Amino acid sequence: MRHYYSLFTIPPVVRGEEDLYNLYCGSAGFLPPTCFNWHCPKLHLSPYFPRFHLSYFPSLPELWLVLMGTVLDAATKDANGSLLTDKKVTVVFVLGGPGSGKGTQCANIVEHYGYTHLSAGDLLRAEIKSGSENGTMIQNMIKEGKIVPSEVTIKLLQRAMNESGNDKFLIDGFPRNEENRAAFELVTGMEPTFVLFFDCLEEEMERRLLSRNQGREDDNIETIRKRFRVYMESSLPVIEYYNSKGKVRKIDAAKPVEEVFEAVKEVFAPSNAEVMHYRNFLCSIL
Ligand SMILES: Nc1ncnc2c1ncn2[C@@H]1O[C@H](COP(=O)(O)OP(=O)(O)O)[C@@H](O)[C@H]1O
Ligand SMILES: Nc1ccn([C@H]2C[C@H](O)[C@@H](COP(=O)(O)OP(=O)(O)O)O2)c(=O)n1
Repeated sequence: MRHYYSLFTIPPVVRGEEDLYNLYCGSAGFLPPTCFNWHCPKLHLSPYFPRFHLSYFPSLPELWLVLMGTVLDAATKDANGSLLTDKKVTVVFVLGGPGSGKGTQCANIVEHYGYTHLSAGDLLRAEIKSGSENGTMIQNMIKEGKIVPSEVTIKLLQRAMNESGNDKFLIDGFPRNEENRAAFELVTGMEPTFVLFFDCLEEEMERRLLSRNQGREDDNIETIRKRFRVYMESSLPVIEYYNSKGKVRKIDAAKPVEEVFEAVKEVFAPSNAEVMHYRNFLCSIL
């Protein structure tokens, strides 16, 4: 007797007791994708990296089952159909040190390329302002330059993505550590199309942060130094991880804003010369 099992990831957003979850599975390889739906009322599982094992498929002995989507939160299926899992979603992670210009360039990208900009830091600051139960914890962590637990940030990102109605996202300042990265992929089942990396020297970033003047509690020299340390120790390894997968598009962010944006444009809409280069390359190998 053969035993098959699949691993399912359940998103941490469990909205109320009456939720129904549709588990979308499919067959892989030689068989066309097939959809099997299980409706599982009231799953009471840990919101942190929950896993749900389906361990035996007696009626499907020849299928190697893989997860095609993740579990869908039926409560988010709103009238205007903004459910992300129904669409092909493009995610670009925007990474770089504090003050490297991520937010500044994201504003330009939004204007030119129709992305929705989601800044993890902005979402966390809005959560503090909203008076949520996590507010004090988030505020203390930001003041110390520390990284807020992934489940908090991911929940905010997921909510913002669902509410946006868009299917193209610039996720700015996330993932900031390995835990952020792994948790996002596990929970959402999404991987970035590419990672935009703003590379800038610490002295320049420090100068910019000290004159940012947005009234941010963490833009003081003591917290800035802590943020730089966290960036070096925790965020750079994430960039290295994506670099090893060929996904990093590195931009020299020490230049003036306009020049940096010229380089960004080359990533989002490669110039004709570059397109021709790739076309010629493809022709030569075909
Ligand atoms: N290329 C640049 N040259 C000089 N100043 C910049 C540049 N890009 C951004 N800034 C300024 O530096 C500060 C930090 O930029 P910001 O976009 O908020 O960085 P991040 O989102 O990476 O923390 C802001 O005051 C911004 O106006
Ligand atoms: N993924 C994230 C992003 C930001 N944070 C917290 C910790 C960061 O120091 C602050 C500020 O982040 P933000 O991206 O707004 O700003 P900087 O890039 O540091 O200038 O938010 C987090 O805990 N987890």
